[in-house]
Amino acid sequence: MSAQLVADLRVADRVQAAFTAEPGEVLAIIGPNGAGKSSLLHAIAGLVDVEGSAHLGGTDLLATPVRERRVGLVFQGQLLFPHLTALDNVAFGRRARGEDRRSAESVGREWLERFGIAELADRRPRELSGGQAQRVAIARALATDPDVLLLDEPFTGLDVSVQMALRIELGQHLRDFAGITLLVTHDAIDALTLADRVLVLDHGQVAQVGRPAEVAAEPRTPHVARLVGLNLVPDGDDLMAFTPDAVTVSLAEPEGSSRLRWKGQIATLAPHGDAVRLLVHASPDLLADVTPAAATELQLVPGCEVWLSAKATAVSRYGAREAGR
Ligand SMILES: Nc1ncnc2c1ncn2[C@@H]1O[C@H](COP(=O)(O)OP(=O)(O)OP(=O)(O)O)[C@@H](O)[C@H]1O
Repeated sequence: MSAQLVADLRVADRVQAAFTAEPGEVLAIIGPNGAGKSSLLHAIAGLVDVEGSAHLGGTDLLATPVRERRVGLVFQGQLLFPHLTALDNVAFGRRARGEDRRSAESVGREWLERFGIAELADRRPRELSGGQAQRVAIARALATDPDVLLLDEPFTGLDVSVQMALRIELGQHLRDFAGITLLVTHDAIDALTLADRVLVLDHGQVAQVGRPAEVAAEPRTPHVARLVGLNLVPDGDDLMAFTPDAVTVSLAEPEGSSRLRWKGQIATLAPHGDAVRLLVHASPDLLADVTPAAATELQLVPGCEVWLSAKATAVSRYGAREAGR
């Protein structure tokens, strides 16, 4: 059975979020650290006390005993059962539901094959690489044929190249998955490539919901703006958006009358294509791209006080109170 999820959840004073998700849909949940993303998934899985409501079609999810919820979990740093082989791990959920061994193992083998790791069936988790273990963990969740698949930072801790390969594979599996996927991620690439819609959580509340391209084009929170590489500055009822390469960095206060200038302290410097990208703690935090030559000449290092300015012509404005809130 696949059905729409209609949820209005309250987790202590950490989360108060109402949202819906459609069968077959991947809903990415993004937001800063501590926004309540994991708490939201834990609430659906029944791992924390929750008030409110969550219905999957005609089923009252919160009234369903946790063991009977058709929910698949892949959590950050989640361990496989160490004493079970990869195959037994993947077959575990079906066995726990009372399915006979042969049938559960046959489904388990199919899932290992789909993830290209059939030859690892007899290995124990300690004999698997991080990427292989994560494939087993995702296969284990999908093998139970869940109505809702909960993925919390499924690529965290893996090498970048492994992340990339796994992201592509997961995308293929999610396309065929008839249930709902809720994907918590810190990575804009995940949200942009895997999700049908993005839900932005901020201080436990839903700040924005939309298709990835809409959210990227008109982010409503500075966190999301930075995630997609934009600067976002509130200006009355408007939001001003501009790209990091439209920002000029100087050590002295820029001359002229432009209001578009901010003083701040460099938090980080990182290579970004041909440029060096600075994250500057200002009000609000801003991104600026400079050439490596300029970074050297200005002796830019973390902690350095700088002035940032942007040309008015490089700034686009949109209303903060439009739909999408
Ligand atoms: N079991 C708990 N009891 C009390 N407070 C908690 C519990 N779990 C998390 N918190 C707090 O609730 C807030 C939300 O945490 P949560 O882990 O849901 O956020 P998150 O958005 O997933 O963060 P991150 O991206 O850092 O994983 C945080 O301030 C956290 O410290």
